[in-house]
Amino acid sequence: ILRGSEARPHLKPYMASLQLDGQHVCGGFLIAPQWVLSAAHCIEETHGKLFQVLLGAHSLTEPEPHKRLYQVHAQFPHPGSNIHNNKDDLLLLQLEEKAELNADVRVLPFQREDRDVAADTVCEVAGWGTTDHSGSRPDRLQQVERPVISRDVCNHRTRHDGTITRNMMCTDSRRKDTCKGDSGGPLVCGGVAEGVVTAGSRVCGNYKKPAIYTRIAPYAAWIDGVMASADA
Ligand SMILES: O=C(O)c1[nH]c2ccc(F)cc2c1NC(=O)[C@H]1C[C@@H]1c1ccccc1
Repeated sequence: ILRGSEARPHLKPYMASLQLDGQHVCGGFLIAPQWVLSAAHCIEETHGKLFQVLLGAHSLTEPEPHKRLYQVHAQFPHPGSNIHNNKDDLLLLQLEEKAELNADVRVLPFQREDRDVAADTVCEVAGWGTTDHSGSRPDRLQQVERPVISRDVCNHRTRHDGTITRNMMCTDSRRKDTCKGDSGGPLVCGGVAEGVVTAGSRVCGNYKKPAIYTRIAPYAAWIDGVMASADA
């Protein structure tokens, strides 16, 4: 998160840190007791290793009352996701057991109604991603508020030049922005997850390259299908 602020500890109890060998790789969030939603690109360099999922954390290193690292039982990247673009950039992670829910570990509802969030709506996004242009990595969760920009503006020739599909949305990236390591985290508008930070490599903090999110509503059926099938 560029030019944001430290989040109030444990006030975003749905936030997850996807880790490999104890290192934060991407964000994610709890959508059901045994399921975390993140971005498919994040598994590109795992070389077949499964993530571990840290829940209940504010600091990545300090001991905290409800902090717990969960093993992942199975990972489900969306079948349409690929390394060449941001399409269908979603990843479902089934935890090896239901997360113990408490004040610091809670599920975040996601939008199921497939309708665009109005431009200028101010949403918030949080993560343990880079906080400056030298790639500093924060120990504690950061957050920032960003206004939604319309798909037409985001698709302008000088911005993302027509690559933003109806399954994506954008927020203004002038100065304050998401950045590497924030991918997979939720864009929260009015207390509901509307989008997932895409994990394709992207310049941060440049107003000409707005932040891109995968809209969740168009994928509600896929999400429900995977959760239903994997339990059975
Ligand atoms: O965050 C992303 O957009 C992104 N997209 C990816 C694609 C492949 C992939 F193997 C990883 C990523 C990845 N995350 C990262 O590189 C994380 C490691 C870097 C990081 C930055 C700040 C704080 C902690 C860790």
